[in-house]
Amino acid sequence: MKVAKFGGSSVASAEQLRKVANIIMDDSDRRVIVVSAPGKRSKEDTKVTDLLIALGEAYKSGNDYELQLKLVLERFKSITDELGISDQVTTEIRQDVESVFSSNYSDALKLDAIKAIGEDSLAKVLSDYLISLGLEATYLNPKDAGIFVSDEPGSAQILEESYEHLYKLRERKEIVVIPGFFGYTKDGKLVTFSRGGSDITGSIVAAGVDADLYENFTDVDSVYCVNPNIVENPKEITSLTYKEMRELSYAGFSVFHDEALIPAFKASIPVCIKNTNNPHGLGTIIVAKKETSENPVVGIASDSGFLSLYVSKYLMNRELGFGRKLLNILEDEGISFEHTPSGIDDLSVIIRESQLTPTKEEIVIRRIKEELDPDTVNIERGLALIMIVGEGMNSTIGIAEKATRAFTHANVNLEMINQGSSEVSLMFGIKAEGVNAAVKALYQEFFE
Ligand SMILES: Nc1ncnc2c1ncn2[C@@H]1O[C@H](COP(=O)(O)OP(=O)(O)O)[C@@H](O)[C@H]1O
Ligand SMILES: N[C@@H](CC(=O)OP(=O)(O)O)C(=O)O
Repeated sequence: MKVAKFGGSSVASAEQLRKVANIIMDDSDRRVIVVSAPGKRSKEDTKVTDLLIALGEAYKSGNDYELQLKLVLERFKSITDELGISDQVTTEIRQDVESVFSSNYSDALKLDAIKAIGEDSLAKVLSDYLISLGLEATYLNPKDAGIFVSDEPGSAQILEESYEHLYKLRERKEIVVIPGFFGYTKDGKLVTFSRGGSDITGSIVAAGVDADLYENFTDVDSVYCVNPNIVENPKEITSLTYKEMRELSYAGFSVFHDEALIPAFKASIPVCIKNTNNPHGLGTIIVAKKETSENPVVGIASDSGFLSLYVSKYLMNRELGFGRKLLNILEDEGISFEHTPSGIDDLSVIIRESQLTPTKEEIVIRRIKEELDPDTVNIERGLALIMIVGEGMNSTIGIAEKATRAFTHANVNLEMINQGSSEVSLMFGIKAEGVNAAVKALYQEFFE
């Protein structure tokens, strides 16, 4: 049995959904299907999830949301009309929106319920379409599938018992279409995963049904060794380990959600990234162990939008509990951090810029000054992180030398270097404006 997840780009239009149906019909093992909401049809287009978020925000600010709702309804109507199936889903969307807004849920839960409408409606559309083609198919709501999650709006975590419920799906004879991106708390509240979270649903379902393979269909032939939006025609990666892919996704390979590997990894389900527009291509396979390759580096990922909170204090190394107190302040303010490179008398905390609003920044700086009495505390925004990843790196000499040579060629100053404890990755912090030049130079150094 295979679980196939189709991303936003794969379900963006009727034309794409026809390809999806062909892929499902092509292999009778593809019995459980997980779908995203319709994504972008072109670079300028807007994802349905973003339209729904705009709708939710309009409601929250007390504005009229008819325009945003109209855009969502039009997207679905154009799909159902072109596929020649009923447009009943548009009536259901209108009813869903009204029932969410008239509920007594918190704003955060209302927004999650609105966001989920994209996936939920598309799953209904796809199952109707498969039935219209003569297949036995059914839409299955995540609650009925048994996908139970923690009560953390916008960043739910799966509850372990879900896997047992999902295992029962093996008994189904028909093709089951499950909307991705959300689950339900034990007391019945709808909560979404973080953005891009349909990948997570796919992985959870694959682990739950103990699938032979989790196929993740997207709009590229494979995972490339660098982001194809930075380097033209980069080399394809044929196989990766879970560890490598997790590091690369976390560091910016947006093709697969970084949290989506854990369920598949724990259940030893191989993951294959494939292209809906070229389904017979080999794609990229992600497994626990792979044959050693000549190149110890498999990929170079990058992401911007980070800041460094720098704190220095003479004799910090001897002050018991300094790091704990600093991180406690962040925890109190609900700020998560990414890395903590340190020196003898100084410590930097790397944080996503979106985590530290100006108000929170003021509180954090004031508390650090009052509670830790540092010599210096400052914040540097506009940073990018670049991660070089490969399981073979820990036994190879000279990786850092090659990397720093590339930064020199690109004329990019290094703000920070950090070797992950697992030695599977090497991370560099630079100013965001240099990121593309640096990635191109690194690609040349390691892959050309
Ligand atoms: N290293 C990479 N390899 C392949 N694609 C990448 C990589 N880094 C970023 N991407 C981007 O990820 C996109 C696919 O992810 P996404 O847009 O989330 O797809 P989907 O719509 O299927 O969910 C690609 O179109 C590509 O622009
Ligand atoms: N539609 C949701 C979830 C998702 O996974 O989408 P996509 O498959 O388009 O990345 C989002 O945009 O976040």
